[in-house]
Amino acid sequence: MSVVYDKVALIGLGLIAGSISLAAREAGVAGRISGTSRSAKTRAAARDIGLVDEVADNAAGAVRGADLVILCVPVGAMGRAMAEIAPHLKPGAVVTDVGSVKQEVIAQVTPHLPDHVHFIPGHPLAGTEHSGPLSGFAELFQNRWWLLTPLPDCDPGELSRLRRFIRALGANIEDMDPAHHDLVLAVTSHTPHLIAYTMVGVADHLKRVTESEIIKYSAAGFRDFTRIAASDPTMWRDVFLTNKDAVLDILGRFTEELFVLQRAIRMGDGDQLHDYFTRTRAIRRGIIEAGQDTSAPDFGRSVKPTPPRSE
Ligand SMILES: NC(=O)c1ccc[n+]([C@@H]2O[C@H](COP(=O)([O-])OP(=O)(O)OC[C@H]3O[C@@H](n4cnc5c(N)ncnc54)[C@H](O)[C@@H]3O)[C@@H](O)[C@H]2O)c1
Ligand SMILES: O=C(O)C(=O)C[C@]1(C(=O)O)C=C[C@@H](O)C=C1
Repeated sequence: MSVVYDKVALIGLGLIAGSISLAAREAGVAGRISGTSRSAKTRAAARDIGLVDEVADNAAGAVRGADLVILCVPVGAMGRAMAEIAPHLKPGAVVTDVGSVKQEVIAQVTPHLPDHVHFIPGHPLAGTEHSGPLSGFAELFQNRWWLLTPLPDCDPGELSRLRRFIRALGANIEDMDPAHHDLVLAVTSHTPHLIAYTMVGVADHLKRVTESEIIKYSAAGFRDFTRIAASDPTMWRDVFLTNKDAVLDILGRFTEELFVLQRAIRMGDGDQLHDYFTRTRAIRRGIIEAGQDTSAPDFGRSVKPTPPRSE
């Protein structure tokens, strides 16, 4: 593949930035990749493993002369990151982001955008419970969705160039309205994470009664919850604080369904439970038939040791 951007700058050097760098390098779509992170320890770790071509000590140094800048920090830090890089951006540069929530990122970033810069918000639907510069891997985006939520005044030429870059990382691209994105992700990602956090929290409370049995006898279902509940606390705090309305809406619907099932169990209504589980099984089968399941066998995780948190 030929170079799409001569210089790409990554702001934040964690799981997503690291995976973008490794995938872009493999695909040969970036002439040069620079990056920076606010913590010296993260920058040193990224330097040690050669995660990018150049680790800059600050955002200004990283974005100097960059044609594409990708904001890879937690959602709540996007506005500050944009304000920091704004005065140093090359005229005509494209800025995108990978934040898990879109309306709030757009609200935070756009006030700081210089007139001569294109902003195209985005979100790769790919990740793991790991974080930090040692957790990235080049295959992360293979056959995964990467949603773009272009703004009304988006330059079509810059949009198709960004698409070319993202496709080269292995992802499939779809455009979406930002509000719709936030609602869809509240159902498919944010609320499920909250449920996993809660379930593991319940087990944690119970362990005073059961001592270590919960860990010792943890069955596959609970282990899956613990993987999700091991996800980065800063990232997920920001997701819930910034996609509040959609998550509260879905959580309300979830609670109603839970009461329905609770009642069916109390009343011994086996038919209702059986019908319900039959419908949910069909959803899982639909996902597999659509070729969307990359979780089995433990895609990308079995080959990676659990990396330490960098900060
Ligand atoms: N992890 C996932 O599964 C996943 C998937 C898709 C999108 N995302 C989104 O990608 C972004 C990055 O996530 P990640 O998983 O790579 O996280 P990460 O924790 O691995 O990396 C985050 C990086 O941002 C830096 N950082 C943290 N707090 C900061 C702050 N307040 N100001 C400036 N820099 C800060 C860290 O030093 C680190 O370099 C987030 O917006 C997240 O919502 C994550
Ligand atoms: O596989 C995981 O560990 C993830 O949680 C990844 C996941 C998801 O919910 O699917 C998490 C957050 C994102 O914004 C995108 C992807």
